[in-house]
Amino acid sequence: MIYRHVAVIDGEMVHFEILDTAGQEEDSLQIEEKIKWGDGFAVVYSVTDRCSFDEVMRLCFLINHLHTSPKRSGAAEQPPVVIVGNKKDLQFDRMVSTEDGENLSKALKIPFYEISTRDSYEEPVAVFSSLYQELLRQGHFSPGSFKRRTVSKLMEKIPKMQASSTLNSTGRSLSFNSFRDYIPE
Ligand SMILES: Nc1nc2c(ncn2[C@@H]2O[C@H](COP(=O)(O)OP(=O)(O)OP(=O)(O)O)[C@@H](O)[C@H]2O)c(=O)[nH]1
Repeated sequence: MIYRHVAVIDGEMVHFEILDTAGQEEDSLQIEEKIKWGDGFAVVYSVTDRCSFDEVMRLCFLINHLHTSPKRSGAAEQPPVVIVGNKKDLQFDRMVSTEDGENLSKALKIPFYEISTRDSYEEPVAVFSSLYQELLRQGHFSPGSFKRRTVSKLMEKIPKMQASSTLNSTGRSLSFNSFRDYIPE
């Protein structure tokens, strides 16, 4: 599922195209195509699902592998990624502690958020704002550049992705594992 969302960040109108993924039904080729499509990544797990947390490290490594670009100085610039633990409101069903998330964040040097999409609108917004800020910092695009685009990244790349993916029984060809949301430019 792909969502379009417009937000005002620091006075600038920002158009997000967010690929929401799901399930564990996709093969690695499909996942790689989708990772290549994205510019920023929120790797989301549920604090009530240990298996989703266990997938986070693998996905972060895969993103880095497919997106890391050498800077002029020679050092590698990592793509904007955040780790997000969702459903923090479900305290009694928790299987992943906040400390587990923080430790992984420190080990991978990737920002970490714990949120509840049920209880808060602001927390998910903060996740996407931070990814956008990091994209800006890395010079992926200047503020306002989206307005000048005539064809969005979504329109450029999705037909190719759809052609190379097989619709599953629920018709969700654009979904993958606990890795969910993207912010293309
Ligand atoms: N309590 C609580 N429930 C949530 C939260 N976020 C999502 N849910 C619920 O969790 C269920 C799954 O939500 P989805 O957004 O479909 O999650 P998903 O991982 O994309 O699901 P699949 O696509 O089926 O893999 C729904 O019933 C949501 O209402 C949250 O922060 N707190």
